Amino acid sequence: MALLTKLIVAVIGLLLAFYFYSGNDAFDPSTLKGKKVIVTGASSGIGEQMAYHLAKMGSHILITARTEDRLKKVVDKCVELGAASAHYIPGSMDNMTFAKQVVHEAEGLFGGLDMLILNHIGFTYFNYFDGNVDHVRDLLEINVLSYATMTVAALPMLKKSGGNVVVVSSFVGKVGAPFTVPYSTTKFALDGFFSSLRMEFKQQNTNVSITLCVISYIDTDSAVNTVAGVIQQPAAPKEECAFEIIKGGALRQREVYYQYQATKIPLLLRDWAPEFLEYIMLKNYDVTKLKPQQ
Ligand SMILES: NC(=O)C1=CN([C@@H]2O[C@H](COP(=O)(O)OP(=O)(O)OC[C@H]3O[C@@H](n4cnc5c(N)ncnc54)[C@H](OP(=O)(O)O)[C@@H]3O)[C@@H](O)[C@H]2O)C=CC1
Ligand SMILES: C[C@H](CCC(=O)O)[C@H]1CC[C@H]2[C@@H]3C(=O)C[C@@H]4C[C@H](O)CC[C@]4(C)[C@H]3CC[C@]12C
Repeated sequence: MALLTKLIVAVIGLLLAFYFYSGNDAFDPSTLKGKKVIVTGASSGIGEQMAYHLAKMGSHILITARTEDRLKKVVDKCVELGAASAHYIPGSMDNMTFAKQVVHEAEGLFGGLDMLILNHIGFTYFNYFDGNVDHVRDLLEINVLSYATMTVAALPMLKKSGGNVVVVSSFVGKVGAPFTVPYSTTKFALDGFFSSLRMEFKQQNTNVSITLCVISYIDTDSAVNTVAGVIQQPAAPKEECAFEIIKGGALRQREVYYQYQATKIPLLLRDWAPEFLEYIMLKNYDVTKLKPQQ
């Protein structure tokens, strides 16, 4: 009998945990109509797809990346898809003056900001760590410090609108993985910065949500070209991933896990059975397919 009671309590506990952690799925895309949104790293990949979703939802969009001709094409398509307005500003996020300039551009164009989607990443290699700490420092500038700089610059506008900061991280921002030493370092740093800031916002009743997105392997050209052959798992679709990121931000979720089974489930092992998790992950790699470092 005692065992049965324990079992029932455990099942109820699991059901409650599932209910509270599975997130609120009642997302109405029309809530983004007329909203003012910045998307960084939107000339390709997941960022480009986020711009298209937001355009279909009728948002005002400002996108940025380095490659002007690609940005122009994305903006043209956003207008076709129904964006309330679409603009771009080209530049590199290794320059913090440029990072601030993007936010000020949004202020000039829109007179405010509802959502800041931080998505860009600098180029890195996918191979054994080569010992170059300067590259780690450079990548921290692009992947982390520009995120912090833009958030600080955007906070006055986001406080006024009760808006959202959406941070695109990775599974390897929660768990270490081979061939991603500099990249993984930067994604872990995002968790430290934004998860701590989120708690300070709660203490101070700051009505700005922070959503950290923990993403698995996605079928963007850059990721597939980099890891194809080495990683023995299929890539998830970038269109769906982009939608889930926007949805999580709009619903003010603290974290988004996409794909759920490739991120949240393995993460349950991280603190309780780390060596087992490492064993499963390492079985996923074919090191004979590693490309020489560029
Ligand atoms: N694809 C995947 O498997 C996964 C991706 N993610 C995350 O998703 C996000 C998007 O990744 P994904 O779409 O694959 O990447 P892409 O390589 O397709 O896009 C990266 C974007 O960043 C821009 N960018 C590159 N360097 C700079 C720079 N110095 N300054 C400003 N912008 C720059 C690129 O444009 P340009 O070159 O024109 O500047 C591009 O728009 C990233 O945060 C990544 O960490 C997380 C987990 C898995
Ligand atoms: C293989 C990893 C998942 C491990 C597992 O066992 O599930 C992938 C999870 C996230 C991927 C990386 C990522 O975050 C994006 C990077 C983008 C770069 O431009 C190139 C590739 C990535 C390093 C990519 C590689 C596969 C993952 C590590």
